[in-house]
Amino acid sequence: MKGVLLVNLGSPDSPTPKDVKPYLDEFLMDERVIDVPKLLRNLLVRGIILQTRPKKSAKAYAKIWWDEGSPLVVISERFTAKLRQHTNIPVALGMRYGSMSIQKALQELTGQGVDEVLLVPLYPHYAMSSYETVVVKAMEVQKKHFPNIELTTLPAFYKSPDYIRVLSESIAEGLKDFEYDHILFSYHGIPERHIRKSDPTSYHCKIDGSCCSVNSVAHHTCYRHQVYETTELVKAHLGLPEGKVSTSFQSRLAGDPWLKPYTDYEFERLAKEGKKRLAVVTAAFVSDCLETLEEIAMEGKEQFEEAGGEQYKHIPCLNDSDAWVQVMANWVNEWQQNEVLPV
Ligand SMILES: C=CC1=C(C)c2cc3[nH]c(cc4nc(cc5[nH]c(cc1n2)c(C)c5CCC(=O)O)C(CCC(=O)O)=C4C)c(C)c3C=C
Ligand SMILES: [Fe+2]
Ligand SMILES: [Fe+2]
Repeated sequence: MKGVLLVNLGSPDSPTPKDVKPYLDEFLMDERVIDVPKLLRNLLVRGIILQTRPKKSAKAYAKIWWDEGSPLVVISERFTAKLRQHTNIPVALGMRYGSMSIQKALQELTGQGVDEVLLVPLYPHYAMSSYETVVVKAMEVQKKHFPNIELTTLPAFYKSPDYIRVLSESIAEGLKDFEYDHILFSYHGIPERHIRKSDPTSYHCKIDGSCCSVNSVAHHTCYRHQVYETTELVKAHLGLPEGKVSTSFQSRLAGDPWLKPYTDYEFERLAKEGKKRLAVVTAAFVSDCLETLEEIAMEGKEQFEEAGGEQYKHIPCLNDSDAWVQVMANWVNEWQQNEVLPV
């Protein structure tokens, strides 16, 4: 019997340093997130980052936490519940990090007789630190604990016409009462090194501004190409004016160079250029989370206004909107009935 495994990133159990620390430990000790040799990773994460970051992150989480829990988890649960109503096969939700593990979710599915699983990493774009780590972890868990199930993975859906349509419609809805001077598409950043590491040709991705628009097999795994493509497709779908739309990258950690331009610098630049009314789209995420609700909706607003901006609007992610659930349900039903992955 077929079933669906949705996987998102995961959150700590509560917004306290006690719960944030083990969550960050699991997250940052992932070799696809901090990709340095294990000994160095141990030193960097446990010896340096985890000494101060849990307290700082817990404070940020406390600002956005809901009565029911972490927004990312609650929204993912609502999405899962709605998807169940639109499909006639079992659907389970797991998280890459934290207590809602992939193993528990697969247990839930196999307990209902499932032996053919569609794995859906809840990320539109491919990055080794998001999509790839979910796939690798799910395969490890499958091999070790569920050797009799078959896993099929939904590809990154960053340019799927269905996805672009619902994303565009939700952006149009968000812009309805907002006269903007500029729309910034702010995506989660990654270290530039990860782009080169994920390039199967080993020479295509030069991060020089042009490689991402020259057709290449490297684009299957190039996060930078994929996010720019999402921006361009939404721009075309909505007929957004040239010159009023740009792309940037948020949430970097100190250390190596990350993808540029950096979102916080862009807030300042745009305000100084006289863009008074700014809308921000966070399309690297399908559900709102710490990085959208705190970093963009709260901190970003302050940064933009401090630099001279006047009106600021964060456009919510797709979350559990009916239109987005329907798109996912169509993909699932296509796979269930016709063995076709429409993405
Ligand atoms: C879009 C997908 C994501 C990519 C790619 C990604 C890369 C990446 N992230 C970190 C470090 C942190 N990210 C944190 C939070 C966080 N990251 C994503 C998504 C991607 N990360 C989400 C959805 C969230 C929010 C989770 C939530 O509970 O709401 C955090 C934790 C918070 C903090 O302390 O800032 C860290 C740390 C790295 C290093 C990285 C690529 C190398
Ligand atoms: Fe992140
Ligand atoms: Fe590229």
